[in-house]
Amino acid sequence: MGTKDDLLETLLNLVKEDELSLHDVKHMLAISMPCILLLLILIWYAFTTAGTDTTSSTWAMTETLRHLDKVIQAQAEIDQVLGKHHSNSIQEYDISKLPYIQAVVKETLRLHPPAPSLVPHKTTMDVELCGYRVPKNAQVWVNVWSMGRDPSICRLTLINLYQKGFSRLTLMSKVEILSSYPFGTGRRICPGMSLAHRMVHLMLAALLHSFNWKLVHGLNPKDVDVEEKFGITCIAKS
Ligand code: HEM
Repeated sequence: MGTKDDLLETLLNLVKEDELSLHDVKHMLAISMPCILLLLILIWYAFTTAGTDTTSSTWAMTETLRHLDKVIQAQAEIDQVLGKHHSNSIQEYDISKLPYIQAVVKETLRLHPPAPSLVPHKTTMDVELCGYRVPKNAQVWVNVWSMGRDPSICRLTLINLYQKGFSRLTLMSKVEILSSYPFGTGRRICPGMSLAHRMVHLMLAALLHSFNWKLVHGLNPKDVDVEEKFGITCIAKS
């Protein structure tokens, strides 16, 4: 074994020791390099996308601060689970006991999906969608931002189901489906969804539990700026 234990040196030493041929080494590198590259791209993507969790928690705080009674309600729920002591920190298993915080996160992702048009997809065949013909190879953007604000998609769907006598369980599962739209759907759905969910809940609950929140300089809650700057990701304008 050489002084440096890097991959190439180790392989060349194995060649010297007749454990491997140069042909074997070339073959192994040809296979492993694209895999390593793919892994690095995935890690880079995961880290840059993970930043959207911060965005979601920021939006959640901004939206709750516009309704201070909601901050009090959310804090009361957390106090009930963790106790009033600020040194008790929130754990993953506490999330299921915090339905109000879960609702705040769902509303935040509905109003401010971090990827407002998801990522572009391409059709693999001609399809008919709501009376429109979408040709094969067309680039498709899904506007989840407007889907989240369109009552005919969200609220009305639930009201219709409720009026038709659908069970509470069906309604709840519909809410779950609607609230997962910001993560895409189908086989390219965000693989970081459950991690992101946990991170946003934990961050939001920790912020609410650890600090008392109020608006400075007598700012009216209605004047809190929620204007968004659109792009591939959706961030606050100011
Ligand atoms: C609130 C946080 C997040 C949101 C809203 C979000 C949203 C999305 C969306 C919309 C897509 C594209 C889905 C599609 O093709 O239709 C996506 C893809 C992806 N996300 Fe996330 N994401 C979040 C957090 C994360 C985290 C924390 C990770 C990793 C740790 C992650 C990893 C990925 C990866 C690897 C893909 C590509 C999947 C593929 O193309 O097959 N995401 N995400």
